[in-house]
Amino acid sequence: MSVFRPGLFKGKVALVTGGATGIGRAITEELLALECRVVIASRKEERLRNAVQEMCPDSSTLKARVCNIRNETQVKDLISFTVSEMGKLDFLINNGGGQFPSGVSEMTLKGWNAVIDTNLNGTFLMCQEAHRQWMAQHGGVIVNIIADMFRGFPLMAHTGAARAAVENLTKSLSVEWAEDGVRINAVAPGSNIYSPTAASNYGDLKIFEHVREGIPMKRLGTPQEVSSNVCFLLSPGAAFITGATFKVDGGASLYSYLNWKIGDEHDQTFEHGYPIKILTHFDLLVDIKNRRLQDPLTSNHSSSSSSNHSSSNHSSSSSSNHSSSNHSSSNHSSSNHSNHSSSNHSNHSSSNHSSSNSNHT
Ligand SMILES: CCCCCCCCC/C=C/C(=O)SCCNC(=O)CCNC(=O)[C@H](O)C(C)(C)COP(=O)(O)OP(=O)(O)OC[C@H]1O[C@@H](n2cnc3c(N)ncnc32)[C@H](O)[C@@H]1OP(=O)(O)O
Ligand SMILES: NC(=O)C1=CN([C@@H]2O[C@H](COP(=O)(O)OP(=O)(O)OC[C@H]3O[C@@H](n4cnc5c(N)ncnc54)[C@H](OP(=O)(O)O)[C@@H]3O)[C@@H](O)[C@H]2O)C=CC1
Repeated sequence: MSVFRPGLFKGKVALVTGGATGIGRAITEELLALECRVVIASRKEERLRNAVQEMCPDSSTLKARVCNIRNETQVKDLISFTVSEMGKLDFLINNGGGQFPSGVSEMTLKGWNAVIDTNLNGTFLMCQEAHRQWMAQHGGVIVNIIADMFRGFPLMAHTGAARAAVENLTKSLSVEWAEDGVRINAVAPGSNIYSPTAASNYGDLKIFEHVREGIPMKRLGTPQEVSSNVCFLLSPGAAFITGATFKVDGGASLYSYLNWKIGDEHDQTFEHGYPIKILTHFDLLVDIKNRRLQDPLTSNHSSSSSSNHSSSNHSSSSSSNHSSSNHSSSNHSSSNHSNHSSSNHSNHSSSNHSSSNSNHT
């Protein structure tokens, strides 16, 4: 399904990172509907294989390749695979990426590096290699998916820094590669584009229920609403647009609170004069002492997106007198960090996201 005319991208070849899930999948489906041939790439082979079967089992139209965009060798392989198997590379959509919620104080350097490496270095490698192997000679269009980090991104500072850098990289490349016939733009989804896979990355935190209030349109966005913007930028309708960033956020970047609340005294729990818990504007509880985020909407208050990599931090903070802090920390299996396995993804879809699901329409 697409609002664009049938056959718009006939004869074109696109490469979509993260094309098996969420926003990347919606982009892939719309490109296929417009008769583009597509290569999707990401880390998880089974995810890719299933997506191909579901979207288009015809391997001359849709192919998949395992690639971690953080790995230079795999990126080189992905671009050469696309050019040799599909014969060309007209469109590159750098959509694959992500992060975990954490305050900077609680973040390890390894975690910071993982997010910078994925979102900034991965995008750099993909752009560079697409240009070297194809677009320098033949032109092309690149779209970088970033995020709503325009006023900073508290609790997601690593991704905020990386996406701001990608926006700036987009501007630089729009000038450096203009004479090669390359256009490059960025699309910034609001923190409000619901898909089951996006939601499952946050474990028990019902992120997509919390953000709704900050959206002027009072509903969540859909991956398809990001995709149509991407297809516009790939199309001749955007022939004179390069180096630009388009927000797809229902106006949230103009209206919503940042998710960090500088609390009044009653919002915080202090120990020896130092805040150990802070309520965010989403009413998520940042438990600084125990390096965890808690969600009062979750009946089992054991959700701990930012801390589960460190089991030593999992003791409950019995010293706290905050009403929401009276939790046990027994069940950490549903954490974001452990969510990297696909089994956990399905756990979350079934247990926690039924209400998110109903909310997004
Ligand atoms: C609330 C406000 C909302 C604010 C509002 C937010 C609204 C949400 C809007 C949606 C935005 C989206 O992007 S939705 C789409 C999100 N999708 C994704 O995030 C999918 C891709 N993400 C990932 O794969 C991971 O998050 C990412 C960290 C980038 C890569 O993981 P990897 O396991 O490959 O990384 P590695 O190199 O092994 O390093 C892992 C290290 O990262 C750190 N780390 C990883 N997960 C961690 C975690 N949950 N908590 C702490 N630290 C963690 C640890 O230091 C790990 O080291 P060890 O301890 O030694 O293991
Ligand atoms: N949903 C939202 O509200 C927002 C999303 N975004 C961004 O939009 C993009 C798509 O997210 P969305 O569809 O919502 O969520 P998903 O979690 O469904 O998509 C993330 C995709 O990125 C792939 N990916 C992650 N890391 C890598 C890597 N190192 N190499 C290759 N592929 C990778 C994943 O596949 P695999 O696990 O197989 O590698 C997955 O397909 C992401 O960059 C996300 O951060 C930005 C702002 C808001």
